[in-house]
Parts: sequence; structure tokens; C-alpha cells
Amino acid sequence: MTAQIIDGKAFAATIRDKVAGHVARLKADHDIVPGLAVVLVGEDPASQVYVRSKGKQTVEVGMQSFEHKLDVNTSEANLLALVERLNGDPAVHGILVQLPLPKHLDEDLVINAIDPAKDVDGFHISNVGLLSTGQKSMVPCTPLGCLMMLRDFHGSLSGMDAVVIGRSNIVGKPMAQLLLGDSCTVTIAHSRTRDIADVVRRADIVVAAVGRPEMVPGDWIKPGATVIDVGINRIDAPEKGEGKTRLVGDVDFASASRVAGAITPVPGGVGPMTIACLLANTVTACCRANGLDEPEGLTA
Ligand SMILES: Nc1nc2c(c(=O)[nH]1)N[C@@H](CN(C=O)c1ccc(C(=O)N[C@@H](CCC(=O)O)C(=O)O)cc1)CN2
Repeated sequence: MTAQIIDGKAFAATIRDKVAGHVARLKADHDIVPGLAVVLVGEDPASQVYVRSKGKQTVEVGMQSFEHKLDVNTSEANLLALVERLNGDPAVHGILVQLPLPKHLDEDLVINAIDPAKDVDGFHISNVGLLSTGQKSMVPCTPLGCLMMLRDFHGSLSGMDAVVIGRSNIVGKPMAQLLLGDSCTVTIAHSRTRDIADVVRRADIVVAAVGRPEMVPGDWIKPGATVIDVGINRIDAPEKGEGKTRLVGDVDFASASRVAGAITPVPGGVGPMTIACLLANTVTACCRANGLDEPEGLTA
């Protein structure tokens, strides 16, 4: 069997088109322009790329982008003061603090200082609680993107066996909540899970989010299963030349794609959906803030 490739890059483009349509209607009907503020502390090269891409895509769909770049040594008080200012700014409907933060800053403290209604990352403890109790919340972008791809591919997910590999707060746990919300039978596997290969082999849906390059081999995958690979790992690629690198996922794509029914590639799978869902969350936050109907198909 050769798996069907789920093209996240193409799907993300359709999400951005929908977002752009909603943004245009908000402007035409209500004279409202959604605004997204992105805060970057320090100069981590990958974070700089992601933040630049977020700003560019925000403007491309017609929204306002506010970029705040702080020195790597910025104090917690300084960062919290900025968040407070953005909380009170009516032009800002979404706030995102790019992670990871430098070690001297307390990520939980900073995230929980964001107004939950503007928390377009869905990381604030209030949104975590709302999601886990099945209430309306802001939903973390990467798991939301995975859910959208799964719904698009399968239609209903009801009754399917899903295994999420990884228990992080930003992907594994919210992913499990979303799959549960769509009536999957959900298992979270992690580094201490016994007989993990057998656990994964039971799954109709596998979401791999561990951050370990090519950890999941094809013989862990049930024939015909759908595999969503969240991992983005840069590894050495001597075959491309001295000092060269390449991106791989948490799944061994070559062997898994011979067994799975469908699989997301890395790059070009989940990654592009993360930023598309950030734009979708910003429109959602803007509509909620203004008491307007939420865009359909852009939320969980
Ligand atoms: N506050 C947040 N911080 C971080 C998040 C997040 O959702 N909120 N997620 C990641 C980084 N991230 C967005 O911020 C992100 C990662 C990857 C991609 C992406 O499109 N990847 C491409 C490959 C890019 C490359 O060549 O390096 C792909 O997979 O095709 C987008 C966004 C951590 N921090």
C-alpha cells in the first residue's frame, strides 16, 4: 500500500482564503479590521522565521499585524507590562508570545497574563479548562490544524481509535481533548508507555508529537491508518553535502507511507496549518469581541 499524502500546504491555503473572505466582510459590513500582536523575545533563528511568516500572512489576509521584538535579556516585568498594554489595546484582538522564551522568563506566568479572550494560542489556563470541559474556547493552533485535516479527510471521526504520541501542553494534551470531542476513543502514549508499538498498532489515527526524529517506524502503524506527523526535527544530511541539514518528522516517512492509508509529510504537512489556524483564531477572537457570528469551519 502507498499512503495518500495529506497536503497541509495546500489545505492551509484554503483556510487562509476563508479567513481573507471573513476579514473582507468584517471590514465591509462593520468597518472592523482584526489585529494580531506577536511578541518575540530574543533572536532564536527558528522563532524569527516563524514570527516573520506570521506577520506576513497576517497582512496578506487583510488583518493588522503588530510585531514586538524584545531584547533577549528583557526582564519579566517588562514583558508583562507589554502584555498588559496589548490586553488593553482595542485594535489588538489576538496576542501571541512566541515560544520558547529565554530561560529566565516564566512561560506559564507570561501566558496566563494574556487576556484569555485574546489568547489566540489557546495556552491560557482558562482556555485549557474550557477545552477540556467541552466548552467554547480558543483552541491551540497546531492541534486545531491536525483536527481540520482529519475531519477533511475522514468526515466523521466518531468511534475511531486514536493514539496521540506525546503529552505536551501545547500539542499532545489538547489534541487528545479535540479527538475526544469528536467521539474518538483516545489513548495518550508517551516515553513511559509499555509496549508502545502494540498500543500504536491498534490505532486508526496516529498523531505523533514527541519531538524525536523518525521515532515511529512503519511497523508500528496499522495498515490503512491515518498518520499525522507533528514533529519538525532538523537533522544532519551529509548526503546533501558537508554541513547540510534536512527536516524530518517524528515518523519514519519512508516505511510508514508503505503501510498507512494516509500520512502528512514533513515539511508541508502540519506546520503550514499552524499559522493558518492562528489567523483563523484571530478572526474568531475578533468576532467574539464584537458580539458577531463566528466564522463557520474555522473553529473546533
Ligand atoms: N506561541 C507559540 N509558539 C510556538 C508555536 C505556537 O503554535 N505558538 N509553535 C511552534 C513553532 N511554529 C509556530 O509558532 C511553527 C512551526 C513550524 C511551522 C512550519 O510551517 N513549518 C514548515 C517547515 C519550516 C522550515 O522549513 O523550517 C513545515 O512543517 O512545512 C510553522 C509554525 C513553536 N513555538
